[in-house]
Amino acid sequence: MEQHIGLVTRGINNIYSVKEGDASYLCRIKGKQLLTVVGEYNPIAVGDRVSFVISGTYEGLIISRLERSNCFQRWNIKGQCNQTVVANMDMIVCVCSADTPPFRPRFIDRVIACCQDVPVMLVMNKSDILLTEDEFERFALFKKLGYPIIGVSAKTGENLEDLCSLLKGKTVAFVGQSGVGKSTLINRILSVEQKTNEVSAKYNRGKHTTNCSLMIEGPDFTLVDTPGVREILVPHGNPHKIAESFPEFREPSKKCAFDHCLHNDEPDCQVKVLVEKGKIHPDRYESYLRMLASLDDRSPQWMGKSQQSKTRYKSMENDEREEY
Ligand SMILES: Nc1nc2c(ncn2[C@@H]2O[C@H](COP(=O)(O)OP(=O)(O)OP(=O)(O)O)[C@@H](O)[C@H]2O)c(=O)[nH]1
Ligand SMILES: [Zn+2]
Repeated sequence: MEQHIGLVTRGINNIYSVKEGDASYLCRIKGKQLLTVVGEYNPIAVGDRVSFVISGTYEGLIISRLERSNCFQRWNIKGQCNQTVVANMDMIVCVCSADTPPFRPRFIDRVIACCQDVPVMLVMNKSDILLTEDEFERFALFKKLGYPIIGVSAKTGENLEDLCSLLKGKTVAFVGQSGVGKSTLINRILSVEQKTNEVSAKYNRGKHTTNCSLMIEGPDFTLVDTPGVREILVPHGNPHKIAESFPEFREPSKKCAFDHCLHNDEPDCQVKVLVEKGKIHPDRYESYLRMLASLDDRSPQWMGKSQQSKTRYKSMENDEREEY
């Protein structure tokens, strides 16, 4: 059978929309091969390129996933494994807001740590609502650390043209806490109100809540709206990757006494020295330590299933959803 190559634009309950040229196919995964990708919640994510065969009118079977250039991955508590939210993006846009939901800089730190080989930009939506002075200082710190930041308002339209020029020519995923305004922003900058409403009516359980990632192509850029979450946990993996997502640790860590210092309990740690001197923001350091600790909290592999689920629900504080 002839194999086609397509782009995954939506995935829900193991049914994927795969686009090839102007045609879109609803695809399932062929057999069990891909379903057993070890240690992953979902073998395929929005943004993946896949090979597939056509099995019916605009229907197909996915044979394999092509190699990814990058991805955005988080820890899925329910599944106790890593979940890929999107793959092969030019940039991840972390959307946040000053209020409703409140500004949570540690959430942004975690989003950055979830990005695997993909650059991040921070968008403060609802700029019609003001941050407190302390919040502003913590947000502005991201700029000093090298992340592009921009304040916009989907409501008043402030700075939306500037945002669009930063997105030009790119395929970008919007991630962030539930309610920060990702969908409102996307609707406004792509003028796709109708399209997303259609999707909402069909797939949403709650009101105005995105619960599956969806890729929307615009004339100047392509955006992926992702489900908002209340919590985000860093993926399981090498803890040094977390340290690498803190650019202010890079230089001092070269002078730590231990080659593989995790800047936690180790003696003669230069990162800790800079925290004590006030040169590294104490809240960023605290945020880092919590991410490290969250890796330790996870159920060890040897734990029995029933024991695992008890631990899982005890520590479950986020609104996990089944979709990707
Ligand atoms: N004041 C103000 N409110 C906004 C702005 N943008 C969006 N909102 C409001 O914020 C609420 C949440 O917006 P959504 O676009 O649904 O948020 P979301 O991030 O997509 O939420 P999830 O789908 O749960 O992830 C809505 O009531 C919007 O009207 C803004 O710039 N200013
Ligand atoms: Zn150290």
